[in-house]
Amino acid sequence: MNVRIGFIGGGNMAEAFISGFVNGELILPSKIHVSDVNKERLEYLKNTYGINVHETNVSVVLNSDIVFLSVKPQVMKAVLEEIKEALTPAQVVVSMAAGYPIKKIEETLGDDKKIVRIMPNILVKIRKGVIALTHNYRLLDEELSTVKEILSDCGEVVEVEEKLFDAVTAISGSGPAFIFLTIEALADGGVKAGLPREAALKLVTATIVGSAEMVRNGEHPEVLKDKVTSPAGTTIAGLSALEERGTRYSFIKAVEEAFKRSKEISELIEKL
Ligand SMILES: NC(=O)C1=CN([C@@H]2O[C@H](COP(=O)(O)OP(=O)(O)OC[C@H]3O[C@@H](n4cnc5c(N)ncnc54)[C@H](OP(=O)(O)O)[C@@H]3O)[C@@H](O)[C@H]2O)C=CC1
Ligand SMILES: O=C(O)[C@@H]1CCC=N1
Repeated sequence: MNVRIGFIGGGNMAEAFISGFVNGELILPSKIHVSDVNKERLEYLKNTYGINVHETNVSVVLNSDIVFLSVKPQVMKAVLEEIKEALTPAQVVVSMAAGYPIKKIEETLGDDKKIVRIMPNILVKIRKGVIALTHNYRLLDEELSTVKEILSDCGEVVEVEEKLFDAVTAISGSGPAFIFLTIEALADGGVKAGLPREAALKLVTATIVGSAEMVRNGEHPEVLKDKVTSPAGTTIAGLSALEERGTRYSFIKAVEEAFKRSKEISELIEKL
């Protein structure tokens, strides 16, 4: 695809997308541009992925058709100020900053700019991400299709109203961290029961992937759980321990707290 992609901020999420694109089917490394304040980081990205690196954010804007903003929310305002003169209304800006609303981006860049807001997750690195998307009314249908097609190379794209972004952030944005913690904890249990760490991790990971696949195929998790749980067996012993310790509520609370924090960040940004 003959589209140049830029990333402003070359941290964890930018790298995840770059890896997804470089291993994907649409974008050549020579079409990817990235800037970061850290020169060592740029060297690393250039050497690892064979992409173009730039020491200024403006230089990325001048070399891109679609500009991803992949800096932390608290850095966004300064970055938007820095690039606004270089941006043209023909370019598409894609922001992934948690809690940063489109109207705040328009406030700095002007409402003639084409703006897409996404909430991706780190799984884009292996092209299995979930990417929630919304946009302002400046995008033409074909531009929106192009953005969606490109993002689809890194995972599943779901169009979501902007008011639901805090909830999406709590579930699929932060979600991988909740699952990584769960994998680690279950593997610890395996090690405690005598398994070598590597074997425990392998067993847990395969179990989680397969379980997710069964639910994805349309079976209800509760029904599946009951099929595993024999009367007076091992599973009910483990499930009772989880219920006794409030594990189910802990997960609900984790999502609720992540949701609240995302709203707090949005409110702080509204006041800027
Ligand atoms: N990590 C995740 O799983 C997800 C993150 N997001 C969002 O993605 C965005 C990026 O997050 P993440 O990649 O984790 O953050 P990182 O801190 O890993 O990446 C941000 C990068 O931008 C660099 N940077 C800081 N200031 C500037 C600047 N003025 N110009 C250019 N680059 C700069 C940082 O350098 P330095 O570290 O030296 O400051 C860092 O390398 C955030 O807005 C976050 O909300 C959304 C979904 C998931
Ligand atoms: O922790 C965060 O704030 C970001 C947003 C979603 C995942 N990481």
